[in-house]
Amino acid sequence: MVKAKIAVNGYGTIGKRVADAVQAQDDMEIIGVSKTKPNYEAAVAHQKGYDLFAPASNSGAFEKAGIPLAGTIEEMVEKADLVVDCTPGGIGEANKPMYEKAGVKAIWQGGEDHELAGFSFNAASNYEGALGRDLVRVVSCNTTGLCRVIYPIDRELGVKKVRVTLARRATDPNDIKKGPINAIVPDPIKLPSHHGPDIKSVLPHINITTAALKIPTTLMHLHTVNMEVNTDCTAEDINRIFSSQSRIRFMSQGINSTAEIIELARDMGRPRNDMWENCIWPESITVHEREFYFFQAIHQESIVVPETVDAIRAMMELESDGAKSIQKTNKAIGL
Ligand SMILES: NC(=O)C1=CN([C@@H]2O[C@H](COP(=O)(O)OP(=O)(O)OC[C@H]3O[C@@H](n4cnc5c(N)ncnc54)[C@H](OP(=O)(O)O)[C@@H]3O)[C@@H](O)[C@H]2O)C=CC1
Ligand SMILES: O=C(OP(=O)(O)O)[C@H](O)COP(=O)(O)O
Repeated sequence: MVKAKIAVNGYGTIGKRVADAVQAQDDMEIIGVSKTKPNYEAAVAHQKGYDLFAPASNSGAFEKAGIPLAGTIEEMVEKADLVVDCTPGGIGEANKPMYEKAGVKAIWQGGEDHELAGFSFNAASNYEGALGRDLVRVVSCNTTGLCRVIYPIDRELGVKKVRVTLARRATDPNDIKKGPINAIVPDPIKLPSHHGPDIKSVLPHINITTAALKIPTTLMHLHTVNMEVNTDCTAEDINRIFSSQSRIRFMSQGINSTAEIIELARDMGRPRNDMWENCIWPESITVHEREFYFFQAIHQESIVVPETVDAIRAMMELESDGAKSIQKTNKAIGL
């Protein structure tokens, strides 16, 4: 089988995970990854066997650091069928003309606006809509986690209203530049947070608003989700619907915090402690009339990674059935 040629522009928190997940599939392969700085991440990418590309103006720095380059970012893009842009939020927009000039398909992550790609993706919610598309945005980690729970509930019970409060991890574990250290920060103060409108970019008919707070932790986000539905239901019904979703995992056996979830991922031998699934506490599912609540934790560094693989498969038309793609992606990465 000829594999789809995938480039990762921006080998950071998301990019390095996307590269490994793509490489684990049998219908796509990584032809290159990019960095701007010749630091430890660039050295490890080279050690792993990835061809490394950088802006032409930075090639001297890589040479000085003894990290070999395979070429410039433009040259990497020319070799690819599809580029996954994992540059920091707001940077990826400037790369669109480069992708258009090279005639390659492109995926952006949730730090970019919906309008840049014109299609926002979540595998369970709208896989088929991405079939054959040239430009797609995979929605952000929190938005992905919310789509994964709202879509199946809407399909089975009809969602009337969703209200969510998100406690957002302040920054990623490797990031030493950002805070907060001793504060809780409304993020943003002006409501709603971007997540509600972003859900509507995937599921336009859902009545949803969201509020988010940044808290001094790096491990995971935590959501308090409140949904009103159109159909009578019990906690067992909600439990059954969530159980049918392969990217939802129930937390039990003494797991009462995000710290223990990450320890579970370590104990399971997951790469980089990644927890690709929404982590829901079934005990928290509480129904009153047609309204219910629950808690879920979201591992921000990894949740969008299987979704990105599915987006590639849809855009390259390697699989027309979303459920089959989800199954294939999960199996290859060990989910
Ligand atoms: N981190 C998270 O929790 C999540 C992030 N996202 C989204 O994913 C995207 C990427 O975020 P994240 O992985 O955290 O970002 P990181 O800062 O961890 O990584 C960004 C990468 O892009 C590279 N880079 C920076 N500038 C350029 C450039 N001009 N051209 C090419 N490469 C560049 C950096 O390389 P170098 O260091 O060499 O400069 C780095 O490897 C954003 O849209 C973000 O919103 C989505 C879900 C979760
Ligand atoms: O996609 C994310 O969060 P989001 O879903 O709240 O936008 C990631 O955790 C990145 O968030 P950041 O913009 O705080 O680095």
